[in-house]
Order: sequence, then structure tokens, then C-alpha cells
Amino acid sequence: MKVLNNKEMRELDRIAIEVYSIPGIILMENAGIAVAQQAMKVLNNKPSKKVVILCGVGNNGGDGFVAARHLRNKGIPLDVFILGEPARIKGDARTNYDILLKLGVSITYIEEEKDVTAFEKALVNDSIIIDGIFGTGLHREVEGIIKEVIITTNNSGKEVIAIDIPSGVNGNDGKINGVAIQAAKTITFQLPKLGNILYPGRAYCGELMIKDIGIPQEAINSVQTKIQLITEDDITGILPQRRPDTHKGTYGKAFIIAGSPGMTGAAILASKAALRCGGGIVKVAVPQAQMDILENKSIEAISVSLEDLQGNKKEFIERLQTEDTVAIGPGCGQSDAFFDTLGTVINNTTVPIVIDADGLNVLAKNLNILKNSKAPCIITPHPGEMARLTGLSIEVINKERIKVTKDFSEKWGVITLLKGAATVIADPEGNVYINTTGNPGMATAGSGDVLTGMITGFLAQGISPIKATIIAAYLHGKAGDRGSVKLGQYSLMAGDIIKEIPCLIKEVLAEPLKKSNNT
Ligand SMILES: NC(=O)C1=CN([C@@H]2O[C@H](COP(=O)(O)OP(=O)(O)OC[C@H]3O[C@@H](n4cnc5c(N)ncnc54)[C@H](O)[C@@H]3O)[C@@H](O)[C@H]2O)[C@@H](O)CC1
Ligand SMILES: Nc1ncnc2c1ncn2[C@@H]1O[C@H](COP(=O)(O)OP(=O)(O)O)[C@@H](O)[C@H]1O
Ligand SMILES: [K+]
Repeated sequence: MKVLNNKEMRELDRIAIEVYSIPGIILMENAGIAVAQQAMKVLNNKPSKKVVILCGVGNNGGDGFVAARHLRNKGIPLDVFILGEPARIKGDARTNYDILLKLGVSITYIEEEKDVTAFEKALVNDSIIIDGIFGTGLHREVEGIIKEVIITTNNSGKEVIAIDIPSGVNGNDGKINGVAIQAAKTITFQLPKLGNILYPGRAYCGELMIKDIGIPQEAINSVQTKIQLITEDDITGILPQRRPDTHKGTYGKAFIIAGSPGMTGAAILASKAALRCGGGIVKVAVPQAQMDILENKSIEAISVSLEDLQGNKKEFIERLQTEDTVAIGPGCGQSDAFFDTLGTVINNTTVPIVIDADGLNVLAKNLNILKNSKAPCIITPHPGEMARLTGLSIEVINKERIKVTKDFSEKWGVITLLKGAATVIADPEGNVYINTTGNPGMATAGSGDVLTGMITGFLAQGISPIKATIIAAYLHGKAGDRGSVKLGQYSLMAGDIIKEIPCLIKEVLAEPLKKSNNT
């Protein structure tokens, strides 16, 4: 699903209105109805009902006026507050404002301190607040009386439904323009905005709902953007069904170089995750001393002595050429011998390579070795590893997650998966995919090793590098979400993420199976 910035959303509205002749007032009506319906759902659980609606003077406020009219028709007591000079209400918003005036709806204009007090007084008992102050038109810091109203709203403890995007959140990047409404629910229209998806804005949205307001698919197709949100629909049906006339070779050979003394777990987690994701044969190169532990804990994986490979480069290169994918890095340590091993892999592999963890830490010593690669490379840094690779601070990386990931992919010709909330994936062509599954319970040792194993398992089966990365990121986060529901975020461990993989894969495979059974 496309994710838009403010300008692209305005362009989409323009195309719907001018090219496809859908009157803007219809879009506003649909938007306002969606908000009113959501408010009714929330109110159904409350003994006494009242809605307080905050409206700015733009179209976000216009949506608020429409919601007010529909709630009034349902007999819901209302207080409408307007923030800003009413003379500035124009166009469709003006039409809807005038209707409210004709209906005699109580409207209070918040211009000075005493009006903020009136707003506070309106917040009685089980009232809820609808936030229609600013949407995609926010363009500078929120100050003065509006800032006060937002702070009062946040301190009130009332449930807030935000229209399109919580007021104060910048739709372009999720940053906060001074202060922002903390919503329980946000209803955004047609497509998510970047500010709904990227932190901190995403945290201000509460539960995000994306409602169709009648913009045609043709209009959506014509908006140029390279940024996509990964959704369940994108994942369902991508994984190939298993045909009866196949064998383990059909599902590919994955070679994972992982683990070192004290970190055998990384190799175990990655190999198990690769097998659970359907890789046919998983071989793991670990130091000789780790082979027994690996074989005890991951009985289906084949172990190989890393020292033997490092000692016999010719055999190492021959082995690399028989694999369908190679992953390198989890728990490997940062020795010179390992840096050399990474160079051997990069120089002699033509199948997709996944580089993670210590693979990235040693890669940071000389990124230019990437230039020798004839293989598609996928790198999976967390912000700390990305800082080592780029020389940027972790703070800058987290503030500019999309730009940093995209720039790195374009510069080095790799697929980059920047971990964290939200995970950003970019390819060398400048396409960006944002993943929002996952939770802070996954901030636990080894969960990145599981992700590496998952990507590797999908790659082994011949799924394209970008698709394998996208599917793995989505399912890894979703497995973490399921695990956290069962065990709690405090107690989730990396191994618990692996346990959730089988059911999730069954679910995303189920849809095309049903389809093929029906034909
Ligand atoms: N046809 C359309 O364009 C549609 C737009 N829709 C709604 O319209 C919204 C966008 O409407 P607008 O473009 O009118 O913009 P907004 O309603 O978000 O806000 C613009 C108004 O707020 C003022 N403003 C912006 N930042 C300010 C600040 N920091 N302090 C004080 N005042 C500030 C601007 O000067 C302008 O008057 C969307 O978020 C969505 O809710 C929906 O009705 C669907 C259809
Ligand atoms: N707050 C969070 N929200 C979503 N996902 C998270 C969060 N914290 C961690 N994760 C995910 O957990 C994984 C952690 O990986 P990583 O830091 O490499 O761990 P390790 O090196 O211990 O294996 C990443 O996929 C990351 O996106
Ligand atoms: K809003």
C-alpha cells in the first residue's frame, strides 16, 4: 500500500476532484461519516454520551463539521469548538460550517483564555473528543491558544479520535511541530500518510484506521511515490505453494556462517528460523568447538567447521558455489580472520548474500569490498550497526530512517533493512518499504539472528531478494506480536519468535490454496 507525504496527498485529492470529477464535498462527506461512525462505536460503550469536536479552519475542520452533523442526527449531544479565525473557513469546509450554523449547533470560538476554560468545562463525564484542528495542512510550529488547547486535551484523560492525523504531527515525517494531540484512534483517509507510520507520530495516532473515502484506484495509481507500507495483502500469496513432485533440493541450500565461542546461540537461532521458513537444506559453519552444541540444539541443521573452511580457501570457494544463498555474521566476532572470511564470501558468491551483525561490524572497516560483489546483497543493520557503516550518529539515523536507508542502498547497490520501529527496507532503485509489525518485546538478544535466518530460508527457495526481505520483516514482526500477546513483551525471547513462524506461514499460504481449490 502506498504511503504519501502531505504534498502527494493533496495531489491525490486534486486528481480525484479535477481528473475524475469527484466533487471535493463528497470526499469530505465520506471522511466525516467515517469519523462519526467510529465515534458512535466508541460511544456505544459509554453510559452517558457527549462529543466535543475541535475544528480548525481548514478542510480537517471541515471533516469535523460533517462528523458533527451526522452525530447530531443520531441524537448525540455535541459541543463544537473552532480554533482560528472563522472568516478563513473556505470552500467545502465553509459549506459544512454554514449547515451547522443553520441547524443551530452550539459553536464556541476559542480566541482567548476564557474560551479554553469553556472547552475544559465541556469535557464532562464520559465525553469523547474529536480532533479536527490540523491534518495534512499543518505547516509550522503549533503555538499560543491552540497549543494550550492541545495540552488541555492531552491532560483531560478523555478518549480522542483524531481526524486524518493527530493535530501537531507532521504528515511528512511523523515529527511533532511543538506539541501534538495524543489520540486513542486515528482515522486516516484512503492511504496512510508518512506521519501516521513513522515515529514519534505513529505513537500519537493510537490505533490507526485507514478508511476509503471514494478516491478511485486509477487516481491512486497515478500518484508517483516509491514508498510503500507492507501489509498482510502484500504478503499473502507471495510464498510459492509446495508441489507434490518436489524434494529438499527444490527448496534450496542455505549456508549460514554464524556463531563463535559464547555465541553459538546466534547460529542455532538463525538455522532454526531458516528451516522453519522452508529452506530445504541448512548448513551452518561454526568454529570446530561449537559444532557439538549446534548439532545438539538444531538437529536438522548440518554443521561445518569454520576453521576447515578458513584453512582451505579452494574448498571454501567451491562450497560457496554450490549454495543457493549465504548468510554471514550473527555472533561471528570481529577477528581479522573473520574479516577475511567475509571478503571470501563477497568475492566468490553469485547467489544472494545476507550480511548481519558482526558481518556488518567488520564490513564497516572497508565498505569498498562490497564493490567486488557479483551477488545481490542484503544488509540488516540495527541503528548502531548503521552508525558504524555510515559514520552518522544513531540520533540522525533514527530521525531520518527513510533517507539514510535509501541513500545507503543507492550508494552501495544493496538491499538495506534498517531495524527498529518502524523497520525500513530500501533497494538500489530507490524503492522503500516500511514494516510496522513488531513490538518492543522483540528488543531481546537474538531476535535479529532469527530475522537473518528467516530471510535466508526464503532466499534458499528462490524467492527474490527484495521479496524475501519484505516477507521476512513482516512475518518476523508479526511472530513477535503473537509471541508478545501470549507471553508479554517483558518475557518474550528470540526462540519464542521462531515458535510463531509455522502458524503464520500457514495463514499467508492459506488464501491462494483456497483460491486454487475453488477453480
Ligand atoms: N479534498 C480534499 O482536499 C480533502 C481533504 N480532507 C481533509 O483535509 C485536510 C487537509 O486540509 P487543509 O489542506 O485545508 O489543511 P488543514 O485543515 O490541515 O489545516 C490548514 C489550516 O490550518 C492553518 N495552519 C496550519 N498550520 C498551522 C499552525 N501551526 N498554526 C496555526 N494554523 C495553522 C493553515 O493556515 C490553514 O488555515 C486533510 O487532513 C483531511 O482531513 C478530507 O476532507 C478529504 C478531502
Ligand atoms: N520497539 C521495537 N518495535 C519493533 N521491532 C523491534 C523493536 N525493537 C526491536 N525490534 C526488532 O527486533 C529485532 C532486533 O534485532 P537486533 O537488534 O539485531 O538483535 P540481536 O542482535 O540481539 O539479534 C529487529 O528485527 C528489530 O526490528
Ligand atoms: K487532526
